[in-house]
Amino acid sequence: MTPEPNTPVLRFLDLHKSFDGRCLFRIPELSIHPGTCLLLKGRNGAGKSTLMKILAGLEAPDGGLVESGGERRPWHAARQLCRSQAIYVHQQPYLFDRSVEANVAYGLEQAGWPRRRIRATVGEALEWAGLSHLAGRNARTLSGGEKQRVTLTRARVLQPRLLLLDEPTASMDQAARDQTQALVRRLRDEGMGILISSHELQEMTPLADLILTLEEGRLRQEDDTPRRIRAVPLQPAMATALA
Ligand SMILES: Nc1ncnc2c1ncn2[C@@H]1O[C@H](COP(=O)(O)OP(=O)(O)OP(=O)(O)O)[C@@H](O)[C@H]1O
Repeated sequence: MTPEPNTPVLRFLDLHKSFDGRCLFRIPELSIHPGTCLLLKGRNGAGKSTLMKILAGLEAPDGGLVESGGERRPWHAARQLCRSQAIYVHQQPYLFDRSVEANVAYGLEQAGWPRRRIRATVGEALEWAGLSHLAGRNARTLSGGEKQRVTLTRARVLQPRLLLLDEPTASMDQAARDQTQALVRRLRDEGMGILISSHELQEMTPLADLILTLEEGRLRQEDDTPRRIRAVPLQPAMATALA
């Protein structure tokens, strides 16, 4: 079923996290909608990675609510839901010491898919990403840009509704950044909700429906947000991510 574009995939309310008694952030509301891309800025240590891991259900906040499908639950009760809907992609994604094909197939194998279906899905996905010629190569021998494309392809076959990308173009040359950006754009256009933390603002801004800054524990919307006019108009809830 195609998701209703005006309904957020997940909506987080009063999400807060402290370390050692210091408040890292408190976020009144953050909604991520299908087919939209949010760009998350913030200085080193502002809490971007921690926030993304919480959104993906990988790390626990001190408190917060998650709304999905009209139902609102405490984060802890919604953790599995977050995990099933979102994939967090680390700055330096871990790739197995196996072929590209095996890396992309891994999640599907874990999910118990039949072998023939896995082969067909992985083949289609590698073609989608322009990686078919590297299918048999050991993934660890690839360039940084190629590795990131394998990681995005590995995420795509699992069909998450949210993709959380932590510095996806760090330490890449221009060509690799362009290729990564092109794949992210296609994922967004296929309907995925995407949150990217990035210092490469020049590169990623054209993709962004909304630019957010995490600063001193607060999430605010940048004045220079591009506000690209899309088929799916921005909803007030999105723009209020951020008191
Ligand atoms: N498990 C932990 N225990 C204590 N402090 C932590 C823990 N995890 C993260 N922190 C601290 O929380 C702060 C935010 O870290 P985080 O990695 O989320 O920031 P970031 O914005 O992603 O930074 P960068 O841009 O450098 O990746 C840092 O000061 C970090 O040291």
